[in-house]
Amino acid sequence: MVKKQIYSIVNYNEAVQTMDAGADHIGLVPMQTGGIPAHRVPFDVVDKIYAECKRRGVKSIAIMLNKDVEEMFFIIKRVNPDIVHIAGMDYTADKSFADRLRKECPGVELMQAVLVDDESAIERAKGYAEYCDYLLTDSGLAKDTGIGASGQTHDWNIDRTIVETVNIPVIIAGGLGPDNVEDCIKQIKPFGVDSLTKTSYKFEDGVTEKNIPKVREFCERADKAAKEIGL
Ligand SMILES: O=C(O)c1ccccc1NCC(=O)[C@H](O)[C@H](O)COP(=O)(O)O
Repeated sequence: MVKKQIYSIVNYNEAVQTMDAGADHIGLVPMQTGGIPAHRVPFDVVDKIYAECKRRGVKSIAIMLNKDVEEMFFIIKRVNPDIVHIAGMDYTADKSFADRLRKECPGVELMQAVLVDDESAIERAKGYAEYCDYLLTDSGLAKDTGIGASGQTHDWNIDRTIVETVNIPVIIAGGLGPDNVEDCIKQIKPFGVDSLTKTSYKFEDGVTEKNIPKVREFCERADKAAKEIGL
């Protein structure tokens, strides 16, 4: 069994179709500033999407791409996700953030993105694993956003070592789509796989929309690979 995590959902209908297509985790941007403007989701829409996730037992994820901890806590308390995902350029969750999250937002789990640029990612991952609930290994460091949404893969040997070293679930991200998700799962044997760019349409005005047939193919291929290796 492998979890399929799909970003970046921007409206309710897309969320429903993405879950129908097989997603186990739904990720979105609840911030009203920063990040990729076209990915921001208003709070009332986040509420509707997360209620649907809860009804179906799908995990709801809120990504934080900023560095203002007070703003993050305001948003986390407002939208109450299952998992908060820290991927900002200038902020990494530390032990005090994790302790505060457990105290002020009981039940919300913590996922820290790990930039896989070179082998130093392994030591960083080991450090984060001491207080996080999940790691998300990812590529790129986009200007004004943070780790991720690059559409680029990285050296999966590093991810494999991270998966074999830490004792918390690891989700692999970075350039994954229907074309390479099977290889990724067979090489790394992760807890989960994530996709944004290769399962989305991107229009000239910057607006994005999930490509539902691609989401379905991604999920089906991921399940097939996991089954073949007995994951
Ligand atoms: O969803 C966003 O708008 C976003 C913006 C900046 C960084 C990450 C973002 N999304 C979350 C993710 O972690 C992506 O799903 C992940 O980076 C994979 O992206 P891709 O390589 O495009 O599949």
